[in-house]
Amino acid sequence: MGSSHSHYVSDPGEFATQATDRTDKGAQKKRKAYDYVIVGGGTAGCVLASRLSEDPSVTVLLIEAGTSHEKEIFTRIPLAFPRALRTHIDWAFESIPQIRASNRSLVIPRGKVLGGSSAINALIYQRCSPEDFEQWVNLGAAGWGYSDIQPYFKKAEQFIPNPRSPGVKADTYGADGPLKVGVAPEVSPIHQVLIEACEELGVEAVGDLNTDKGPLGASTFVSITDGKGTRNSLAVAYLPPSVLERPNLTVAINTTTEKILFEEVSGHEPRAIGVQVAKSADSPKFRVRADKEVLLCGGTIGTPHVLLLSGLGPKEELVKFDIPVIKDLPCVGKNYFDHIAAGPLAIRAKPGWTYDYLTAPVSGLLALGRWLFFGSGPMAALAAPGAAFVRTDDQRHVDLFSCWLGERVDIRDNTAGPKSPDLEILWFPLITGNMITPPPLGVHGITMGAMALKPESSGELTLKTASIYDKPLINPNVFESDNDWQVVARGVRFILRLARSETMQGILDPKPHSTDQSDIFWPGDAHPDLITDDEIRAYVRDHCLPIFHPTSSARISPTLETGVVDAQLKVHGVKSLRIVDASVFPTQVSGHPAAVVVAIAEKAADLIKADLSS
Ligand SMILES: Cc1cc2nc3c(=O)[nH]c(=O)nc-3n(C[C@H](O)[C@H](O)[C@H](O)COP(=O)(O)OP(=O)(O)OC[C@H]3O[C@@H](n4cnc5c(N)ncnc54)[C@H](O)[C@@H]3O)c2cc1C
Repeated sequence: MGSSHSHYVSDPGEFATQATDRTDKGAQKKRKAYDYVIVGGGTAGCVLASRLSEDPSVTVLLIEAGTSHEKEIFTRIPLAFPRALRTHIDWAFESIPQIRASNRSLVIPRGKVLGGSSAINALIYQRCSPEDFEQWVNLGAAGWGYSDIQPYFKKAEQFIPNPRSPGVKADTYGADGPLKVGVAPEVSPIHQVLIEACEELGVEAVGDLNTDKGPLGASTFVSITDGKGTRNSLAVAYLPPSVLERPNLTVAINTTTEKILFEEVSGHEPRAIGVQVAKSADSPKFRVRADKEVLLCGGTIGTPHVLLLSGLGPKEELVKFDIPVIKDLPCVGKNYFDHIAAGPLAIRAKPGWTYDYLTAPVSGLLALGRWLFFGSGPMAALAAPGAAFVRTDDQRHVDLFSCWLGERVDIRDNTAGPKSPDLEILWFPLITGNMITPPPLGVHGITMGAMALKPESSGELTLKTASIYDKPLINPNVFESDNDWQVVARGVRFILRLARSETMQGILDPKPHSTDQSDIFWPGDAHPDLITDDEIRAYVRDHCLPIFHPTSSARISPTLETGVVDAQLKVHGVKSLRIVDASVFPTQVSGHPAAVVVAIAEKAADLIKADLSS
């Protein structure tokens, strides 16, 4: 599996020049140099490094703060992804206390490893809704419509068929790309029954969520697994030994980019000319030149953090931290959107239907052995094998969502169009707890999530200090808009009805009605027609969590008053600097975003290559 560590460099002296006090042209010229310097070896960064180094006449340096993925076992086992959270390969960010979430700080994991968040995520591969991209164009992102981006999904993909999922058709997908995608070889037995329960409630079962028709309906997820039960992170897919061996590509790990360096000539726009890196806060600083472009791929949190510390951001904030202003860019760190979920809803199940038995050490070890030797068994399954995507204004589902014990409130439609959902009902075939703290032993159940896909609430990222080594302040501003709460509350009632559907009888085992809010099966044990809005609200306040999909903190928009990059992903008012990652989404998408990040990076590589040849 993979290549040896010798493919990576981790001593900055090998690819950069130790910093001196001199900043003149002579000093700059003496620096080690590459044509393209890519900051962040995550989902997008791996794609760019691989595609740009296809041209042997250019040199590429990829700089990743985290380690290599190769020895990180939890980046490989699909079901075990939560084990990677809160380890050395997770930045483990937290929000500032959220007033509408009982003043809790909410966890925000992000991959700190080659492959980035694609190495620690839940492996769901979703192209989201074609209408999402039309909405992007309407917001001013010319050239990012569905017909522009769809070929790049296909370019990235290498479809792995699974005969047990005939609804997922090979011709929907690309065949020759680096990224292996397909339905995971193992799917938990309760998953198919949940789809049938959705059908009983009137939600159509669909063969595949990734077709041009859009994602409405209930289905099995396509995943980023390789057909042998292993995660195909973007580092595995795009940086195999054959790519790492290219003489024009250098991949640096365990190295933090502290800031971007600029050349300022009066009367001209500042030009990015390289970056400053270090191993840690106390170790020597090194500088490396970028002769063509600096490409920032630090993700929705890392990217605005580096921009602000480099002097690109709202002037008043930079001045507060004594950071010299290179360009006043008011939208850096703003428009931070994440999907928000009600909180994990545990529904009691009869033993034998779920994966909870794996928490017993012997069963867990046996399953691990099966995965190691055969690539099969529960460890090869996705933790979240499927979901239902619905619209809360769908008149066919009105009775499912509500009981109107309280005042009836209509939901504003923020979807990208009539074929796009605003609510996802997601299921896990075991008790997950909050994914960070393990659940109690000996309980059997499934965990369900109700996620608002097009939240109105947006937040911001600001500096805590002027050092890259201090985490920024992240305020997702959850439930600032009550509309978002209305969406997840409907999702909670939907879940309670699903748990009591005829199809689930004999499998799930909720009580007829309970008000015991101290039980881990609250509110799963509550009856959908008896639980009050106030009770749901209290539960959501205490348990809601953003679902690890932040976007848009450096978004594409035609002007610097409304966004950070133009439609070519070039930073407004600055030369030789592009951003390529989830931070450029003009707005949130109505599904899981990793596939979209990959397609953006594929298209960005073509934009950069086209600029070079013009
Ligand atoms: C736990 C979890 C579960 C998820 N589940 C799913 C899912 O199932 N499906 C899905 O579609 N999406 C999922 N997501 C979201 C998805 O993985 C991300 O949206 C996507 O991977 C983001 O890609 P990116 O390139 O923007 O950022 P990342 O992949 O996070 O890459 C950013 C990289 O930049 C590096 N970096 C940052 N700052 C610096 C610096 N100063 N110097 C050097 N390097 C730096 C980071 O270490 C990282 O490697 C999940 C995310 C998480 C965390």
